[in-house]
Amino acid sequence: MERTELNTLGEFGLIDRIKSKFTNQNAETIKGIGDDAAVIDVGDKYMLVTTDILFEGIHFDLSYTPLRHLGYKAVAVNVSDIAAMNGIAKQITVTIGLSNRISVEAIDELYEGIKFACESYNVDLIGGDTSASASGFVVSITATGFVDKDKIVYRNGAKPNDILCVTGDLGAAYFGLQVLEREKQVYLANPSMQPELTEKEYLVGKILKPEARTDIIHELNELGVVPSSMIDISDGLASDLLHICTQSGVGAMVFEDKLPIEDITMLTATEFNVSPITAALNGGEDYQLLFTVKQSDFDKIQKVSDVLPIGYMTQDTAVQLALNSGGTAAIKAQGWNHLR
Ligand SMILES: Nc1ncnc2c1ncn2[C@@H]1O[C@H](COP(=O)(O)OP(=O)(O)O)[C@@H](O)[C@H]1O
Ligand SMILES: Cc1ncc(C[n+]2csc(CCOP(=O)(O)OP(=O)(O)O)c2C)c(N)n1
Ligand SMILES: [Mg+2]
Repeated sequence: MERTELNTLGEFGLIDRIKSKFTNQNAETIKGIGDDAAVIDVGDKYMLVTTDILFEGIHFDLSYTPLRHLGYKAVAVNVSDIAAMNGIAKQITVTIGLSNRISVEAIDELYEGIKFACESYNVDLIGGDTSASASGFVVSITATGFVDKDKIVYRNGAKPNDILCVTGDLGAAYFGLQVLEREKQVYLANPSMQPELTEKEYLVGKILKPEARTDIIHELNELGVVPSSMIDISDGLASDLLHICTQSGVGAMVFEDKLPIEDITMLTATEFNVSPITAALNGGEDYQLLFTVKQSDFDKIQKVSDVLPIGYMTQDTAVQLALNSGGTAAIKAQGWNHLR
């Protein structure tokens, strides 16, 4: 029998392959595979369902990830996927795979973080599953949420001339991870060395304690603005913008000088000898919302301080970065890819 290596398809190629083998059989299934959450018709509203799994060694390293933060983050990334559909998360289930290295106190700490997130995002923990894991610690969360039917936002609704917006700075989480990895190596080489992280607090905070931007969903709703398309940035602006563009059949022009990058991110980029633009485009785990609005909504969104216009959508399907030096460069999905 033929054998195809996973890396020839990649994560998204594999998902497309799985998707192509299924057709939905229920009229209530409005949207299945292919967006930040599935959409189910439950009467007067749409119910949203999303799931994310976090693996030790792939998504987190227990030597520098407090379990309290891991619990909070596992909830936040799911709430973020519900927000990316313009919805509000209401319930979660939590599944854990435990290795024998994990103590009861450690699980308590994980659930303290989960509880803190439940309180801050106003969601209920309604169930889950518990198992042993042969390959390290695993936490997987499924979230449900709701949205008014006329307010649902997909990845595929962007139109030429729509304005492209992001809800906060990019690239910080990437350097937070680099800093933690560097300190880990320093510690391994000399365990008496204590990590020096005070200057990098902002960056480390972004990787360990990301927030879902539910605040923006509420603000847009109050302003009566429904984005034409939306996604949350987990894999990096480039990769996630390309999802909007391919699904919407449009291109985009992003301005390099509009990319929101904090000073500390710039400084740390120099330290690590990595281009801050590359980190902003491909670093991933920013968990900001990336969305498009009609030009007629521009005045309204300018009132929201955290909504930053970074470009516009184009009829031509090229996805480009307008460079400060003049000219343009193609934006490619070089972001985080597990199966590369
Ligand atoms: N193994 C799988 N089987 C079926 N659907 C999947 C699988 N993995 C991912 N998906 C679906 O593919 C889409 C994209 O997934 P993903 O890139 O993980 O989204 P996100 O980055 O928003 O978490 C989603 O609709 C998700 O539910
Ligand atoms: C130990 C460790 N290695 C690598 C990373 C970086 N990293 C892990 S997941 C991820 C991106 C998003 O992951 P994915 O599972 O694709 O999330 P999804 O798109 O499904 O929401 C990144 C940049 C990390 N946070 N920790
Ligand atoms: Mg998403």
